[in-house]
Amino acid sequence: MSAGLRVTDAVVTYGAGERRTTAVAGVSLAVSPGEVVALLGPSGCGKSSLLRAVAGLEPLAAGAVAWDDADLAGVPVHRRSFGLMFQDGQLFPHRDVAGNVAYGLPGVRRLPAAARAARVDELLDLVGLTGFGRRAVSTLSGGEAQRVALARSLAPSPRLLLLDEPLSALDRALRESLAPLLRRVLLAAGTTALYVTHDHDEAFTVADRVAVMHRGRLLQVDTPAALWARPRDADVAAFLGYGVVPGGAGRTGDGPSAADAGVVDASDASDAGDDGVALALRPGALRVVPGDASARRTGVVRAVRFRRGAVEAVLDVDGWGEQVAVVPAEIAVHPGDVVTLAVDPGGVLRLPRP
Ligand SMILES: Nc1ncnc2c1ncn2[C@@H]1O[C@H](COP(=O)(O)OP(=O)(O)OP(=O)(O)O)[C@@H](O)[C@H]1O
Repeated sequence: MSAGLRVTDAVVTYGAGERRTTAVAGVSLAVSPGEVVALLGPSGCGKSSLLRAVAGLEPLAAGAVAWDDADLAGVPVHRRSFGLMFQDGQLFPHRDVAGNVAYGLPGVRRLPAAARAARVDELLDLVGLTGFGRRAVSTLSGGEAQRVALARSLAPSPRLLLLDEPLSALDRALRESLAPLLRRVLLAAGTTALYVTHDHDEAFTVADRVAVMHRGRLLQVDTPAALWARPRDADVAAFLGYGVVPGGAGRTGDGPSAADAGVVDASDASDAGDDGVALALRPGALRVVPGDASARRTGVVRAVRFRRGAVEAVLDVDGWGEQVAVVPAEIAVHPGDVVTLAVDPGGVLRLPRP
């Protein structure tokens, strides 16, 4: 049984002396055979640097990358049997679709034409492009081109596939339809994969586990469900899209408490004010409600926006800072309005502040 990928205390730096930047600051991560792990983090957090170090494209300043417990130090890129797929699939324009996919096949020149064609067809079926073999790549849509790139990178059956933002050049609708397809394809091919993205939805759709990266370090590695249910701390929660209430949210005389808003019971509220504890509001947990603004938690509307068919208000909530609330269709809100708020108690977590 293969042990898969094991990254131990990896450090990647660029430059030297005063110009030295540490892009990866000591990361340890394991990817089991057949597992898809997403590296999720904001731009510049070091995701690509880590991926490139695993590929062998970037040297490690410290730490190790191993496959099946064999250290890969000194093993060049082309001898790692890893596949790579980038944002721009970089198809060969002078080859047709089948020619591009066949390029990835091992020993392609020695393969009988029929066997080669059968394998190419199989790979095109896998990515949902049956019958596309003779198409010129210049006639493909962006999404089709990336699916061809995926088929090409799967052709040699790499023991690990490294994907660096493979969907980020595509529009949102395409990303949303291709992410589940990518997952199905990776699962069907039994591919072990490390998948770099800055898009939460994509990471949660594609991966078995998500590694949240920030400033060169991994903050939390967990299944999508566990990550959502229990972010490790307020930083991870904020990155996932929770509305984090600044410190002191429940302290007496230190701004409004959680209980004020009917969020949680009094015991929860007192904890929320303890040192080192923050409140995290799950998206959708805060709602604008009709009612007497003098009696309940209120917020001043700063902006109104539409997101996926729902109206949201960006609010300045006294003592809670900027928060986002869902606005029901029957309530009209405008910038400057003072609105009454209710919070779904099930959507509130108390988390340590890092
Ligand atoms: N070749 C390089 N030379 C110097 N600094 C670099 C180099 N490549 C990356 N960096 C720096 O290392 C840090 C991490 O970059 P990296 O590309 O790994 O982040 P990322 O999370 O993949 O970001 P993005 O999503 O924007 O690609 C950044 O501060 C970046 O400026």
